[in-house]
Amino acid sequence: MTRISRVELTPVAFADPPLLNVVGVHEPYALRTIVQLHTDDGLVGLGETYAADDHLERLKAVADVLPGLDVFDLNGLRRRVRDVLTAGGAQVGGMLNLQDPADVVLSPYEVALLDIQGKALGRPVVDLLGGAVRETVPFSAYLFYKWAAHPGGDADEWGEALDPDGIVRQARKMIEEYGFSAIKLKGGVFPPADEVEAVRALAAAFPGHKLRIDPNCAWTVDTSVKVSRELEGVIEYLEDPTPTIEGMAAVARQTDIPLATNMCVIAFDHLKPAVLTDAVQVVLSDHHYWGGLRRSQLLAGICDTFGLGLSMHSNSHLGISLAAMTHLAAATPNLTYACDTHYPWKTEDVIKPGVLAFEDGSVQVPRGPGLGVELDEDALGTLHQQYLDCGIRKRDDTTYMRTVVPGFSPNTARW
Ligand SMILES: O=C([O-])[C@@H](O)[C@@H](O)[C@H](O)[C@@H](O)C(=O)[O-]
Ligand SMILES: [Mg+2]
Repeated sequence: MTRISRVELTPVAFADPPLLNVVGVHEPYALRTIVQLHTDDGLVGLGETYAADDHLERLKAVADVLPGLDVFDLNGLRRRVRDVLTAGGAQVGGMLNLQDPADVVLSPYEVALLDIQGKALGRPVVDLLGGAVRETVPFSAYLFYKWAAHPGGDADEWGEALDPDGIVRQARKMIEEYGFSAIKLKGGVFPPADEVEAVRALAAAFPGHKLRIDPNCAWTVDTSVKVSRELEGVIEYLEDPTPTIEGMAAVARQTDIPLATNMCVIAFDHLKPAVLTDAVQVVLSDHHYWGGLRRSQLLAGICDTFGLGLSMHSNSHLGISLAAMTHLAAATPNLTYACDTHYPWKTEDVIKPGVLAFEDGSVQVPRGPGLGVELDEDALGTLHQQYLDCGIRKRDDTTYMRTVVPGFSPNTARW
């Protein structure tokens, strides 16, 4: 029986452009923790998760109780995680996301165990999740308002995007390079009328593309209803226009556009109130905080039962997570929206190149054993040193914004 012998947790920092959002601006580096589970017969499983200090401490606490675990005992993993942690609220994703820390800690270890299982069996993770219902997984172009450079830094390849023309220019570059056929605009940065103008400019420039906008709860209920009526027939869903399940339900009662969320339904106990009030019509899954790949499929089954659409959320991530997201989306029949990904925004990674490529906006499901990606030990060491040197120990878009715009406060429910 193959058992865990050793756990390695490596926090890393990777370069991140000055992407604007409702709570501020991305710092020069985004953080992730790379998980390596070693077995007594020489296999290594990979996982990827957040790297905020409190989360890292929880990961370490669980790492101490994993040696000896049978790599096929996923229920045993969940028991060990819950024995070590208590459920509760925690900020893990940069926005104020109150997720269950146990599910957030469970996820990278579950992904790593599935990677080992696949390597032991000679099968890709998608086969362990029920088999592929699609061989390629579509992703969406994730557009951001952004500065040309971080303060004092060199301009990046994307340049400035602070108006509709800049957003269309960014979209054109990203779609030419990746072939995306769906587009998501990250809003909550400028007054709604400006962001509606940007969405209309995207619709005019890319008439065949599916569009969505996500202001991360920057709007009131009334503004959300007004914008939804203006964008009727233009966008495929409106993501998190306003805070709370109650707020979204109030908007849903007054609009025909599907409402989507990754902010008010982010744990299993949020589903019942959301369904009872018809507050959302699309849930964005995210295995990083729904407890891993299999619990994400549990979420998919619940969404299917209650007629909720299913999409996929992204935070800034690296290739191990892209592989896991691709295997999950390939094996989940009702995950029919193009998935979010921040992947085009990064210039560094910890996996060897050549497996995860975007073609026509989609990623081919890796067919190698397990996740199908290989760790680049040198890159891991370089990005770990970058973590040590950069001094960032949790994501804080707001404080960083205040170094440029003193007195800045988040735009939540501002307009
Ligand atoms: O809410 C979302 O969909 C975002 O993906 C959010 O979780 C990110 O943290 C945010 O958009 C960002 O990357 O700036
Ligand atoms: Mg969102």
